[in-house]
Amino acid sequence: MQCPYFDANICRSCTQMGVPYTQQVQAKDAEARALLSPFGEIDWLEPVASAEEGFRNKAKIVVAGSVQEPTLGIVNPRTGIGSDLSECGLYEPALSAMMPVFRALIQRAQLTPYNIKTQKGELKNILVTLSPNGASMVRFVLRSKKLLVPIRREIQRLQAEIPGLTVVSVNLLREPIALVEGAEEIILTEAQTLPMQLSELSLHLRPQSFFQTNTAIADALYHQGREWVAQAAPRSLWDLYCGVGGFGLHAATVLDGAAEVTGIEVSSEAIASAQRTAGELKLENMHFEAADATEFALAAAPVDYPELLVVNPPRRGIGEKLADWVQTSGIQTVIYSSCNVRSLAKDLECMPGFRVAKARVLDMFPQTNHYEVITLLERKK
Ligand SMILES: C[S@@+](CC[C@H](N)C(=O)[O-])C[C@H]1O[C@@H](n2cnc3c(N)ncnc32)[C@H](O)[C@@H]1O
Repeated sequence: MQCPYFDANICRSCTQMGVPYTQQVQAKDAEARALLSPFGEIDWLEPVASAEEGFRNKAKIVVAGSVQEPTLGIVNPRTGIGSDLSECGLYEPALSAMMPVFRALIQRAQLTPYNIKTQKGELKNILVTLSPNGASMVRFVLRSKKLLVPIRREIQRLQAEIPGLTVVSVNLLREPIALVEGAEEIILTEAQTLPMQLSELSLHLRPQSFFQTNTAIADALYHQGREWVAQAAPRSLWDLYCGVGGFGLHAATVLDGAAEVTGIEVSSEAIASAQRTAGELKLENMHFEAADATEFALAAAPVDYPELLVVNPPRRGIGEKLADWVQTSGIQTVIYSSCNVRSLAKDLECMPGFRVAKARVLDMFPQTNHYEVITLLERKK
């Protein structure tokens, strides 16, 4: 793939830009094999490749410049000058098609871009998520409520210009800090949740809930997890760091109510999303709770420990405390899905009672050196 922003040195996020895609996948697979080789005689499954462009289901757009000439992309933290990346080739085509609509909206409704140097202006970011069925969620991150009314007035027109626009919200990030979003969310549409239509399930996604970046690869990931869960046929399962419940809900459908499934996640909005999906699917033995994963595990009574544990932590991994708990818990089977093979390897060092039986690389992030690796851990005999 070729990218004019990369070639012109405007954006260098895609560190593998220009490297042939098959070579990228091979390199990721080789790296994962090398870093996980100390942890068992691993049965490596074929890596899952992605579309090499047009795969991103979300855009985190930093708005800068002026009302007349806004930039939709990134901002230089030193100078406060924005660079427009609205034609980024990683976006799904329907996301790219929204960019002129946002530009025209900013101009028409006078949504003054925030300037990080002068700390003046209102509109900081626009966060967009797209479902495969064309539904979308658009969130405007603002410094204050000043633009709430002008944005509310524009919703009908926006929904006419963006077919499938389901959820619109305003997020308040009052502090002058380099975060993507703040804690306060005001949903402006009747719909509060975006249905993310996957091949088997439709997962609900409320604002402030994490969803994987690449929907096709997320779908493949949940299928892989579900296959291993079906083979293990546990009577109980925990999905720690469950987000909106992708692993746990797929597992529950294959276990067909025969197992108690518990999902734990720190974001209460993600938990509300997961509960809604479980309710729609009428999954009775499914329980979701907003909690810190490590605190939840350490506070549980041994009689409640699950037969199978799924963990899918952020880049930092599960950390020593939770890894030590898994090591001594007596749990026999763990599915550990990681977006950072290095923190996975570090966690595995704290779990010497386990071997990696199977593993698979899934290329969630083409054009970068990041990827997802899912592993099946079995307790050594
Ligand atoms: C890589 S995402 C995975 C989410 C989910 N498994 C999925 O497939 O979409 C990691 C999740 O961990 C959550 N998280 C971060 N720190 C946490 C903690 N200390 N305890 C529980 N969940 C946490 C994040 O909010 C995020 O939803």
